[in-house]
Order: sequence, then structure tokens, then C-alpha cells
Amino acid sequence: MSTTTTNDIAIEYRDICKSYGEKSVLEHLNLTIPSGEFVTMIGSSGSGKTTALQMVNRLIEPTSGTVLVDGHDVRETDPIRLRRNIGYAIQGSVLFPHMTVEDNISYVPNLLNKRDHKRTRKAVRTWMDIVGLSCDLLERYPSELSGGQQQRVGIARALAASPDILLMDEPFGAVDEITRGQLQSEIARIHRETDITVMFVTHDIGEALRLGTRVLMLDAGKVQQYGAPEEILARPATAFVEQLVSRQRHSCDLPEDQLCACGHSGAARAMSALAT
Ligand SMILES: Nc1ncnc2c1ncn2[C@@H]1O[C@H](COP(=O)(O)OP(=O)(O)OP(=O)(O)O)[C@@H](O)[C@H]1O
Repeated sequence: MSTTTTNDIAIEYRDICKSYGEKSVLEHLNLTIPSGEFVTMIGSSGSGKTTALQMVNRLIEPTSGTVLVDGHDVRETDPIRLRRNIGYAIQGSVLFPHMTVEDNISYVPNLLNKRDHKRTRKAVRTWMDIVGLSCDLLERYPSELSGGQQQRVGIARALAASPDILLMDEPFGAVDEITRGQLQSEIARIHRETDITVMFVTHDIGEALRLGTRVLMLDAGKVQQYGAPEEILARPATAFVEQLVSRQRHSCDLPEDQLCACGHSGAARAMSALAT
């Protein structure tokens, strides 16, 4: 295995290109994600967000370039081993329909802790609590849960193996506004309380700016900007970013003269509006 990066870098994309047939989807993507960051990814539809995300757990292979996880080239890591250390949550329910909530959440921990089922049972209850689910639901099947409950079980399952990295692809896209707000708060808290590295795809600029410690803006397979939310609000690097951000400013209802053309004060006001 190659170990060319420091341990402080959780994920690195080195000159990644991806094409499907003639269609180029990612062009020379270079990106470094330090451990413990919460990177939100936003961009136009078809800009390559899911493609980039799924290269981390090898659901998609690049056409050229290298993805490193914890300093190791993912191509040289056994995919099953790699995925056990990377939680993956996507929009809608991806639960095993024939398994109870408890069996769904304990599936990977049971593989890892073959002998210690008692420890796993305890861990499952802790994760239910963390994602805001009552233990009364443990014996239910996914079809007996609401969409929001299914989504929470999916997140508990992604987290239950205590992964170092959590990949989330529009995880809150299919739930109502209130549940979405609750799930956003919960994932932000989990991130604050653990040293997990999160990559989170969203179409919602407010969500991207609110949750991300860094925001990655993609358009047509190219990075438009990668930086802290305050920086993106204060200094949009391209017309594409400016357009996305100005929509957010309008939804925060901030007067134009207090916005980021004049620098930080507008950005700070937009951030505080997002936090409320
Ligand atoms: N297996 C595939 N075969 C051919 N084309 C594909 C395949 N997977 C994705 N694409 C195309 O690659 C482009 C990027 O897809 P991707 O899902 O990464 O974009 P995205 O930014 O996540 O999009 P969205 O925001 O709409 O979910 C799209 O044009 C898509 O149609």
C-alpha cells in the first residue's frame, strides 16, 4: 500500500477524471479532506457529486487518477474492508425489508463483533437514542415505520459500525421540513461529538452552508469553490457560486447592501440567519 499522505488527511482525490463512454463527468478533480471535517457538496444536477462520493467506497472507479483514504490508495484496499470503515447513507430507505430495525442496525456490528452480541445490542440502543428513535421500534420491520423513522434507522445503521468516514448522499431529501431540521441538528451534533469525517451531498444551499465546515461547489465536473461557508458567502469565486449564494441571501431576507459584496459583515449576517 502507498502511504504518501499524513494521517491528518482522511480523503484525497488526486487528479481524478471520470467518463461514462464519451461523456466526461469529472475533470481533474484534486481535493483534500482533512480528518474530522464535514464537507457538504452542492452543484448543478449531473455535476458529478454522487460519482465523486462513490469513489471513496469504491462503488465507482475513476477513469484515471487516485483516491486515497487514510493515505491508502483505495484500489489497493479490499473493498469489503474499506466499506466496513465507511458508513453510507442515501436518500430514502435502504433498509433490508425482511429484517427488524434491530437486525438492520446490528448487521455490520455483528459481522465485526462476531462473539460479543451483548455489546452490539447495547450499541444498537445507544444509536437509536442518538438518532432520536424510541427503542419500542426495535422489533418493527421497515414497512411499519414512517419515512422519517426509516431515514433515522438508515443513519443509525450507517453509524453503528463506528466508521471513521460517513458518506451521505442527499440523506434528508425524502423527509418533511420538520424531520429534516431535526435530522440536520442530530447529524451536526454527532459530528461535533465524534471525530468522524463526513461527506454530504445536498441540493439545498442552506443545508450545505449550515452543516458544512467546508463546502464544495461543483459545476459540470469542475470545482467552482472549496472553502468554509463564511468564505463562500463573503467571496464567491465564480458566477456559478455567486448565483447559488445570492439565492440563499434572498431566502435569509438580507438587504442587498449588507451582503457580501462588501465582505465579511454580510457573510456573518447570512451565517447567523442560517443558524436560527
Ligand atoms: N452508470 C452511469 N452510466 C452513464 N452515465 C452515468 C452513470 N452514472 C452517472 N452518469 C451520468 O454522469 C453524470 C453525473 O452523475 P452524478 O450522479 O454523479 O451527478 P450528481 O451531481 O450527483 O447529480 P444529481 O444532483 O442530479 O443527483 C450525469 O450526467 C449522469 O447521467
